[in-house]
Amino acid sequence: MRREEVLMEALPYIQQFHGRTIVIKLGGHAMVDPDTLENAIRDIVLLHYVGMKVVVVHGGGPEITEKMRAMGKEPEFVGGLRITDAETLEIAQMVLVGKINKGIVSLIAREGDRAVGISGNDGNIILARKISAQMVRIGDEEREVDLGYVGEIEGINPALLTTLLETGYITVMAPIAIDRAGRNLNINADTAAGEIAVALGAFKLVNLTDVDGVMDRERTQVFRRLRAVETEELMADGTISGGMIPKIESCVRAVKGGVPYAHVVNGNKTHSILLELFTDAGVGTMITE
Ligand SMILES: Nc1ncnc2c1ncn2[C@@H]1O[C@H](COP(=O)(O)OP(=O)(O)O)[C@@H](O)[C@H]1O
Ligand SMILES: CC(=O)N[C@@H](CCC(=O)OP(=O)(O)O)C(=O)O
Repeated sequence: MRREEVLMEALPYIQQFHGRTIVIKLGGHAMVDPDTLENAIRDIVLLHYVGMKVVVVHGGGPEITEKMRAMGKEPEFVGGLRITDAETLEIAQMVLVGKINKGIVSLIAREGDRAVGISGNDGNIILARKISAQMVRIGDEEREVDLGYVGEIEGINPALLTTLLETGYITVMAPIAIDRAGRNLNINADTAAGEIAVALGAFKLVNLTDVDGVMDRERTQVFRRLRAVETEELMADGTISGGMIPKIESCVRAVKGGVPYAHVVNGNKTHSILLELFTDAGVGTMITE
């Protein structure tokens, strides 16, 4: 394709996206390599410059795990959620809020744009309650496990976010929530991104991960388009498993909550956000209601 054709293919998308809100979930595995992270940041800055209101919700699971191990703690997960004791919450906050969040803000500044880094406890944006104990099978036995300082989302107060977006800032958000007593809770970043997208009435939710999209059982082909009901079938028959489950659940939550499009895209491939959003063929999986 000629270069001018590439640009012209993007025009209707640029027109359609102008003034709309997009929530981008940057997964921990898509941030391991500094060069790929920088590429994703460039795409994000471009989206902002073509007139989108951009919220970045980031994870950082792999780095929390690394810091825990360095401090002699072995991470444990139940249903994809990290068991979070008081010390783990402190580590998670140091990594997510102190390091990753501020790092992304600086990278955006380096690309010539302006960002504000906050976490879900600022302005009570993500109101959560401590999640109840979960039943876990250990050998032949079913046991109740308390996950500690892990939150389930009760509601979103988008006022601060809306103000920042209207003022022209890209908003970068760490997945730490607050409860009614003012305690901080650790929450899954995919879940946070889905709820934020719904509360903002976003036009798109994009989940950046380390695979090309939702793949078939043999992991040979990417589904280009899926309806929410089809993803539910793929979760029920085990085609979608592990870390992909919370991503797809948050996409389904988003599209059922009024977000027209949710995407799963490979953050490790150069400019995959732009190719997914501004070309007819796309590169990842698009989920609609
Ligand atoms: N149907 C599927 N298609 C693609 N990936 C899948 C599927 N089912 C499970 N996965 C797994 O989900 C992983 C993505 O989740 P995860 O590693 O938690 O990402 P992140 O750190 O970006 O949040 C993939 O690397 C893959 O191993
Ligand atoms: C409760 C819970 O599990 N919180 C996550 C928060 C970070 C996250 O979700 O990071 P990724 O998107 O990189 O997986 C955690 O502690 O790992």
